[in-house]
Amino acid sequence: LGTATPLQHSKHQDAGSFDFIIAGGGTAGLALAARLTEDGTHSVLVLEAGLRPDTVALYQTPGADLQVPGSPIDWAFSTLPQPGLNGRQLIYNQGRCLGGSSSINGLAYTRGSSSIYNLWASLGNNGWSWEKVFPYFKKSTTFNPPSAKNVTAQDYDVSLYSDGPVQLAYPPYVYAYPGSEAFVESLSALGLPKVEDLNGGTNIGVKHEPFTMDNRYRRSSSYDSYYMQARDRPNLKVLEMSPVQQVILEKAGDTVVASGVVYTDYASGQTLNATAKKEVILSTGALKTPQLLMLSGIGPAETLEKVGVQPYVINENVGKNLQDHIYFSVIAEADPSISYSSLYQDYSKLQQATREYKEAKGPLTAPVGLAFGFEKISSDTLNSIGASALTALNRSDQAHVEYLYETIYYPNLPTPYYSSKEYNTSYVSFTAAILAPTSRGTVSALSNSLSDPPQIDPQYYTTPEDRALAIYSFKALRKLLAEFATHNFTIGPNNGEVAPGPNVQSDEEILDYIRETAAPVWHASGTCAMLPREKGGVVDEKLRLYGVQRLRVVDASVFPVIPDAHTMAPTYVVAEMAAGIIKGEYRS
Ligand SMILES: Cc1cc2nc3c(=O)[nH]c(=O)nc-3n(C[C@H](O)[C@H](O)[C@H](O)COP(=O)(O)OP(=O)(O)OC[C@H]3O[C@@H](n4cnc5c(N)ncnc54)[C@H](O)[C@@H]3O)c2cc1C
Repeated sequence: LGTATPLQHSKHQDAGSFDFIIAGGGTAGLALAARLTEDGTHSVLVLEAGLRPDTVALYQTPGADLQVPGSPIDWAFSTLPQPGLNGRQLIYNQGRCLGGSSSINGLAYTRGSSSIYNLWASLGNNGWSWEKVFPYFKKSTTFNPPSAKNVTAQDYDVSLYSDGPVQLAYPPYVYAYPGSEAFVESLSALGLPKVEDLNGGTNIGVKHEPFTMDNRYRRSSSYDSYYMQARDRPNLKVLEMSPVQQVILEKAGDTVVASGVVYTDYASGQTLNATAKKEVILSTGALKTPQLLMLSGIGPAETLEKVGVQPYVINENVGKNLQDHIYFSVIAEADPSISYSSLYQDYSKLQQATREYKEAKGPLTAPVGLAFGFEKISSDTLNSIGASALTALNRSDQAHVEYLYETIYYPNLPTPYYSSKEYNTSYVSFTAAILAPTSRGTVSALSNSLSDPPQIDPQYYTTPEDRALAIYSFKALRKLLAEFATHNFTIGPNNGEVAPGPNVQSDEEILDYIRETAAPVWHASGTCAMLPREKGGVVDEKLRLYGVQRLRVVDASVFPVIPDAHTMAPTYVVAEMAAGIIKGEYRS
């Protein structure tokens, strides 16, 4: 690289050199760092923009999972006004701390259908079929058996887990389980089977949710799991409050090479350079990674010109292909014995629950979402509801809708359908998420500063298929509520339904309710897709960036197609796969 042209920022003070520099100490970043440092041959620097998660002590408490978003360890982005949501802008939470979103999320652990990974492989990604990724799912997890089997649908198949860093468990909390059990029974009555385990590649059926928590019911994020096991290694350096501002690119003839990063050290107030002897790896998440690439000179020509960044590699695919799951609820008034509502209305109850939690007991051992069911809709039905594109898109062999049981009024947003809630009234929510969205959004840069948030435009419900699945699943939620009401836990007319209520009946009324109340499931992915470049790709099957040497992306950005599941486990699998690929390439 004798004739290299340094980027504009490369004159800052040098903070040292490392074999690998990982931007972002989140879910994937810390998992990858732990794997790359385990045999002692590579030195790794992790630069994380946020703080340690225990800055917000509640982050470890499963029952406080809705209190942590919005705290200082959340980026709390917002979307552009969404045409499919009657112009609403949504707050978009993302972890801003070590552990990233695994430190603030809902703890639900799901892998999805084998067919999704087989689809990834068939799209041009050799080595990513279910058969190939499954060992890495297994390697990353340990399942802690329930101490007492209080309820049904809390089984698991021991052969699907090993002794990996991420701890999985069911909560011991039985108080809310009569409602959760009734939900499981009600979904079974609607044709969804109770299954032993959803994590073996067949993602259809009903279960109590397994959560990423240890046997004391404390959150097991990538910080608590991978990082805690690796933190004393001399070859691992992890810096918090150190946002990466830019990847340093050098040009030698036609070749562009990543040689390090520019980052800000908030503690000292300095802007520093760090050098990567082997590679720079971006793990800043599906919303920040495309923005960081753009601000480094890699992205769509028009955006780079608009924000005034020197172009290094023009790739129109950066920031495209944004996919997400979105959900909405039918909400019912419920017997207080099965609801968490009173916990947040009566602070003496919350104090009592906090005391119990210190003994690993009580309601705070469980997140507010307790059980879920995954439905694969038949091709005939997909055709009849106007979602036939899903059969043509090779997405017929997967779960299309997820049903969730939440022990509160959820989502708790002011909307035209929000009726003010009376003190001492309790609620449960029946929630549906669309798992096979055909809408695609974008992420872009608004300015040439990473301090500005990315411009997020998910385009929810902008395709007929997404709207058809939404209306279908809303009607299923009402059937589910009617079945649930036979267990005598709901209060009042219409099976206890308080939102939207009986005035909403026609498809148009249902769609309007959904548009006014839907909230993201925060599964943003796909914005630097692992695909052939001509098919929309940003990275190849080894997660290497097209057009740049020594630069990879390892986070949820690379999913070519969003799995029919919550996205934390698939993100861990991307990190584990990346570690295997990278170690293989640099074996001495
Ligand atoms: C509120 C919420 C609830 C969720 N619930 C669930 C659930 O129950 N189950 C499930 O499976 N999934 C859930 N998810 C989704 C899942 O957590 C994410 O898909 C997954 O964790 C994404 O991992 P990642 O590594 O791609 O990004 P992240 O884990 O978000 O990591 C990105 C990291 O990069 C850091 N960063 C960003 N920019 C910079 C920069 N310039 N320099 C340095 N660092 C930077 C961030 O601070 C962050 O730590 C939820 C997500 C959220 C936000």
